[in-house]
Amino acid sequence: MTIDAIRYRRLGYVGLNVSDLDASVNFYETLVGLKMDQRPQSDMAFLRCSDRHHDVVLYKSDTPGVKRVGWQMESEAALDAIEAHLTSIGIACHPVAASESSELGIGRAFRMTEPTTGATFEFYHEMEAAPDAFQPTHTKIARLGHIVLSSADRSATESFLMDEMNFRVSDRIHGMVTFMRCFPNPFHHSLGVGSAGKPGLNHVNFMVTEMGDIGKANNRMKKADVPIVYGIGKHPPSESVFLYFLDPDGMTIEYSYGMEEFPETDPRMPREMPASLESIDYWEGVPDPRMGKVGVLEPLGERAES
Ligand SMILES: CC(C)C(=O)/C=C/C(C(=O)O)=C(/O)C(=O)O
Ligand SMILES: [Fe+2]
Repeated sequence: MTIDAIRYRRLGYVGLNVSDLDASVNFYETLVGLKMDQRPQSDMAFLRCSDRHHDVVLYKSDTPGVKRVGWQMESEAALDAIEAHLTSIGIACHPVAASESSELGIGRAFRMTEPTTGATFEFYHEMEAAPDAFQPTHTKIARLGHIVLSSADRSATESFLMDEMNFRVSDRIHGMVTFMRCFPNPFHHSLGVGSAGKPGLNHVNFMVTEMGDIGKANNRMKKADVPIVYGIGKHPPSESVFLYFLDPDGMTIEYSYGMEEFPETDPRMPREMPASLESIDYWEGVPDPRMGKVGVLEPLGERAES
């Protein structure tokens, strides 16, 4: 079997571990603009910026970071294809128990450990619809955009994602970061892989609909004493206008406006951009050292439920 049958719909959702669930729910609702429909247990909350069941799940934990990254596959056949391929190369695929997949509003799903970072990835095809349409508040969030993970061996992570998961490289900033799309999703990146001394979270991104969403957020975050750690700026790789700020645990969140989209066939070649500030921000801003520093990747336990 070739990996061509491994096809994605989108970055499905991000599960984040947070130390103070009430504070984080408040932050993600009132300052980021997500909607919480359900808090089915005292230690978890579902939030969304779409008409789907959730885009973010917050879990109470002593260790802030990424519990898991959910990938929505294009079809059941694509879900079968990635499970079969990963199994064939010796990666353990743990089915998600029916009780948990039902709570998550997804059908059949499995989890695995991405071997080069230790990140937990989940794969599913369907997610239930939310009870009603997402109504944006102060910010017209278009979608959960991407997650950037830090890797201690970026080229190994890139190779695993390309060769075993059928991701494609859109661009690289030399020695720093690789931007990858979950093929054939058109967006420049759904996943970024940054070089770092150890694996971790760099940031979670939400794409917004208007430039004004970025400008308004800049003032809203300042007024609420939320640390802004980069921006407003404009990224050369994807051409997006950005603002990065910290959540209550110090995890980095990005809003961005605009992003290059790739066709499924005959896409342009990836670029290798120089390792310099000009590759990061057309407007020559310098990131705050706190950017991308907080967020542990939770290992998958013996059972898929963990
Ligand atoms: C700050 C990093 C190194 C950078 O250049 C980011 C670029 C982009 C982009 O082009 O959109 C990101 O969103 C990202 O790294 O996540
Ligand atoms: Fe980003």
